[in-house]
Amino acid sequence: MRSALVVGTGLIGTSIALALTRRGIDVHLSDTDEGAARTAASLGAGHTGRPAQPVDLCILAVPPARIGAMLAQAQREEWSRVYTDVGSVKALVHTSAEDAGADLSRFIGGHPLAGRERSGPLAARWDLFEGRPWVLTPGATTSRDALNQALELVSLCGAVPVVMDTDEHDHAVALISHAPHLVAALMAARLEGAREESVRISGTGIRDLTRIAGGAPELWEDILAANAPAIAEVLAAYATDLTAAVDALRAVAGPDAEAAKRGAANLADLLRRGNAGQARIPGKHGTASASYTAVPVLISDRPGELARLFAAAGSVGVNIEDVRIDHSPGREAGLVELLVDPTVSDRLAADLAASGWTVQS
Ligand SMILES: NC(=O)c1ccc[n+]([C@@H]2O[C@H](COP(=O)([O-])OP(=O)(O)OC[C@H]3O[C@@H](n4cnc5c(N)ncnc54)[C@H](O)[C@@H]3O)[C@@H](O)[C@H]2O)c1
Ligand SMILES: O=C(O)C(=O)C[C@]1(C(=O)O)C=C[C@@H](O)C=C1
Repeated sequence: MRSALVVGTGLIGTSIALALTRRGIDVHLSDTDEGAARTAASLGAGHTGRPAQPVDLCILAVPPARIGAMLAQAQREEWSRVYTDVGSVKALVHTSAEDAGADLSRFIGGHPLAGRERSGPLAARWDLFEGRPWVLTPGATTSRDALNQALELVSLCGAVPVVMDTDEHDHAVALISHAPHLVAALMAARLEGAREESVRISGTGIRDLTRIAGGAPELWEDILAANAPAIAEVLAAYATDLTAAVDALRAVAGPDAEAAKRGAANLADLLRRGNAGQARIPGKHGTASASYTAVPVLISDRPGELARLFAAAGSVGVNIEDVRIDHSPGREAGLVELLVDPTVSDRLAADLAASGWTVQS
């Protein structure tokens, strides 16, 4: 691939454009919000405006409900040789593109499973997709050119391609992305009218659980509407467990000793199932997250501390597989958990402590 056009220069479009520009691709940027395209260009993501000649690949990074019609228009006006999209739902994109009269042989659906709870070009990061799954949904008529260009895009962004059909994709994301978003929103909604004294002492638990609830409501309304039946199915099963949890808690606190015992056993079972499910979530590069050990280090809230800590780990030859950071505004110290191979965690903890870092046990 030599040239690309990114339409929709928000979080995802600009992140893709930054990754492609770094790899030497000539990237054109287009957005109905000209300010968004100009901001993306000023970040080094490419240059604004549609190309005079068709590019090699056009990436449609606009909200899901707009993709089908936009693909048909883009093909009529010959913006590119082949096209892909990044929409969070796939069946709707394929059917709306077909309805709009698009040529599906020159299109392949795509969805990078990476993102943030912030929108717009200023939230973009060139390494957003590094090591993340990127689903491609070729159809019966998808051309070899479209598939190859999309595979090259995924590779240039450092992501891992996963081929699925549209329905399989939409059922999977209902479980691992869309229903979790609603659960986070519902839990965060409990805080809206809560007493300030309660919200003030929030720790990392509620932050971790509700981070994604900060996502743009307009985008998520679109996503939820486009995948509603599959999401409702996941949430109905969740509601059954939720009712069981409420019943168990009431029984535990009630006067009937036998019912309290059963309630406690039911709660234990729900918690055990939670552990089992959580352990199945892959870590970076698709490896099991449970295969890493966390080394917790206290750092002071000063610019450059994190870089100094990473350099310290690097200087003793330890590869950091992942990192979790407790950002508590206003605190003078933060807790950073370095996730590393279990065989090197004790050595890393000892080496860091010996060079003056506060490592928690
Ligand atoms: N946010 C995430 O975490 C995430 C992750 C993966 C995929 N996606 C998908 O990526 C796509 C973009 O999401 P985002 O988070 O980057 O949103 P965003 O709001 O940050 O950016 C969307 C951009 O599209 C522009 N736009 C809207 N309609 C347009 C049109 N008709 N022509 C040109 N530009 C138009 C908007 O002005 C905006 O700049 C969506 O389809 C979403 O489902 C999002
Ligand atoms: O990390 C986040 O903030 C996200 O919500 C990213 C996330 C996800 O659910 O994993 C959200 C929607 C996208 O379609 C893909 C990725």
